[in-house]
Amino acid sequence: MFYYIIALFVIALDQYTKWLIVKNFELGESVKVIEDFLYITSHRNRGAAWGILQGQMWFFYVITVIVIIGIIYYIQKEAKGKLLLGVSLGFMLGGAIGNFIDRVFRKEVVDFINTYIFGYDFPVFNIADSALVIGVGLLMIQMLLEEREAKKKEKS
Ligand SMILES: CCC[C@@H]1OC(=O)[C@@H](C)C[C@H](C)CCCCC(=O)CCC[C@@H](CC)/C=C/C=C(\COC)CC[C@@H](O)[C@@H](O)C[C@H](O)CNC1=O
Repeated sequence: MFYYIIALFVIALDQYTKWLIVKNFELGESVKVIEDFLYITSHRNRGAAWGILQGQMWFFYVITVIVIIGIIYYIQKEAKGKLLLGVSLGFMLGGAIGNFIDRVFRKEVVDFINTYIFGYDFPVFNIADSALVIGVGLLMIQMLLEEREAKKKEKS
């Protein structure tokens, strides 16, 4: 149950920040936060990461529903007592639903976090994307830890 609260928090923060951007920024308007590193730029994306598959909304609906069902199944079956796994799934669930809401109601995703990483203008993203990437990262750490545990057991 706790993991769904993480997802709800991610969704609330994601939708609130997107609402603020839509309300206060013209499309394309950019505000400097940290010179040459971080800007808030109002951006829309009809595709997925790096703008791939522009406009393929049905594909995104199908993929996202599969991702959401898979995560809920995993939370119910596997996350019992595994805090790191549950937290990673909660983040991913919140991120997937956050972008799904945009795709259903806006037919595009609102992005606003514009960073220049080592001078490379990284694609503008949002809280939902961040939650997804953090969730994927935590999941990988969880898998590595489990694998190491298994190896230790084999040795002992
Ligand atoms: C983060 C997944 C993207 C997110 O997937 C989702 O919604 C999921 C739930 C549904 C997708 C249809 C299915 C996954 C597609 C996989 C994918 O795309 C490869 C991902 C690689 C990833 C390594 C993990 C890099 C990261 C990139 C970015 C995020 O950096 C923080 C740049 C984001 C900007 O291009 C921004 O315009 C994107 C826009 O907000 C729409 N977002 C999505 O489609």
